[in-house]
This record gives sequence, structure tokens and C-alpha cells, in this order.
Amino acid sequence: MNLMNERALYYGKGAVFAYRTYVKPLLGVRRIPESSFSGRSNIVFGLNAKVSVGGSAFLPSFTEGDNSMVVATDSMKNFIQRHLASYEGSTIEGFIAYVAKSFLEKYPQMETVKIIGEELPFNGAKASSSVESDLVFSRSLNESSEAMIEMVRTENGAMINNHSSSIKKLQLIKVHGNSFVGFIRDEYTTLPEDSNRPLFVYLNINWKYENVTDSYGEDPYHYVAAEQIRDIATSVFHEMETPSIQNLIYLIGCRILERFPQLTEVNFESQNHTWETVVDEIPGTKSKVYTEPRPPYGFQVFSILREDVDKDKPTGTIVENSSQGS
Ligand SMILES: O=c1[nH]c(=O)c2[nH]c(=O)[nH]c2[nH]1
Repeated sequence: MNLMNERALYYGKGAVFAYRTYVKPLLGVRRIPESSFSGRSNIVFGLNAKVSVGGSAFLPSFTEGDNSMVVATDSMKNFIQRHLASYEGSTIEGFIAYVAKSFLEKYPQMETVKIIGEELPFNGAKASSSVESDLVFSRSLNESSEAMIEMVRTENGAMINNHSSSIKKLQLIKVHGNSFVGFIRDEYTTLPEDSNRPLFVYLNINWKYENVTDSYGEDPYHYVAAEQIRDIATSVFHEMETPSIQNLIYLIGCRILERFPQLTEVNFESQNHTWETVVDEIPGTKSKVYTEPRPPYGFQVFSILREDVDKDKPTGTIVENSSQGS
């Protein structure tokens, strides 16, 4: 019997923090109408990586305590951090692909390598009222991007099994213009219909490229930045009267696929954190007072596929690329 069959076997290192100054800037991304994003300076490039490696050569380390094939997870941490010094590209996707390939090249006993890289975002700070500093950056605790790659060793070299790019923990409130009506009313229903609620959503958005190398950013025109995905999400939310989160995420996903033909799929995990009303009417104003909702939260998961948009003609126009980023 092959002991590797139907068995989980991998190990690795999480919370590998690495920061590098003056990574190559990302310039020349394609401009889209929803976003003023034109590039990243990458003066501070930070990530939190998690690596998992697998392979039958590691089996004796679990079953017999034989460490002769074991690459210490401490060494994996060093491997990732030092490769950040030699990385010549400008994106997290490109960096984790470079590291995954380098692991397979260095250690023949590794059959699979999966790396997740979470951006540790730093925003430009002001040097004066009108000038952005190129020295001082503020650590952002807002939404951030993430990328994942899974590589396997094959007879023909490293092959990419799976990949995705994401924006995580995007939290958006739209103060009115959202309804939720027409849902089933039965003996379990206590929620009133609401034709104008303040909709507060948390969004994780994942996208996949048809050609994974487009995600590396080496040809920036074909790269899709998390900032552009964020700006499409906010624009669609702004524009539409939302009947539900389900329909909101569908329309955001369709817009993303219309804007970026190089993507095959957009996947959403959304959560409903709509505030509870405390004071419904403040006389003479359109104000209300709200509080946090009680803990049970609703969620939605949905994939939007190319076939969802190709049935309709694309809407809107593509703004031509400007050659310089900022
Ligand atoms: O957008 C929503 N979708 C639901 O499925 C749902 N269910 C609920 O209680 N509130 C909401 N809101």
C-alpha cells in the first residue's frame, strides 16, 4: 500500500514577516474608469508569508522520527526572507511564484509547495500639505491584498496547480439606497422588510487569471491590482440600488470580469454587518443613530464566471493606459 495515498502530509512555516525597501515600482498598469490607481512605488514592500511543503520523502519524519530529509521550518523562513533580496519583480504574486519555484529547485524531496503571501500595506504619508513623502509611510490596518500559489514537481519541471489573488477584509458601508424586501415570510420571520437600510458589508474578493504569468506583473498592463478591484467594488456599490448583498456581489464580479478580460473567475465571500437602528428619526434632519449588530452574521459565497458576462456586451469604456504610474 502506498502510505501517501489519501493522507494529508505537509508542514511549513507561518507568520514569516519580510519587508524590503525599494522593490521595483509597479508602473504601467492598465487604467480603468472606476479607479485612479496607476501603480505602486514599492518603496516599502511588506508581506506575511505562509509556506507549506509536501512529499513522500517526508513520511519517515512523521512515522519514524527520521529527520534526514527534513528541511527545518526555521530554514524555510530564512529562505523566504533572503529571496526577497534577490526578487527582481514588483508584485506579491511574482514574489511567491519565484520563491515556490526556488524551493522546488533547491530541495528535490519537496514535491509540492504552497505559498500564501499577505501584503502588509503601507500608505504614502504627507511630506507637506501638497507633497507626498518618499521616506515616511503609514502602516495601514485597512484591507490588504493576498496571493496564493501551489506548485508541484513534475517530470517536465515545476507546474502550477492552483493560484489566486485576493483583497481581504474590505469593509464598506453605504448609508442609504439599499433595500431587502420580498424574502420568504413565514412563522420564523421576525426581520421586517426594509426599503432603505444602511448596508455594511465585509468582502473578501478572489480572482484568477487565465494565464497565471499575467499575475506576476512583469507585463504590468495585464496585471490586476487589488486597489483596482477595491475601486470597482466601491463604484458599483455607489451606483446601484442594492436589493441584496447577493445581487451586489454578482454585479461587482461582472464588472471586474468586463474590465479585465485576462481573468477567468471572481469569487466572493461576503458578510452582512448591517448596523442596528437605535434612533430612527432625529427631527429636522435625515440623521439616524445605529449600533453594531448582534453577533450572528449572514454570509454569501459566490463565483462569477466568464460565461456570466460574455452573454452580454461589455458596458463602459476602457480608459487608455497612461505610460507613467504615480
Ligand atoms: O442582503 C441580504 N441577503 C440576505 O440573504 C439576508 N438575510 C437577512 O436576514 N438579511 C439579508 N440581507
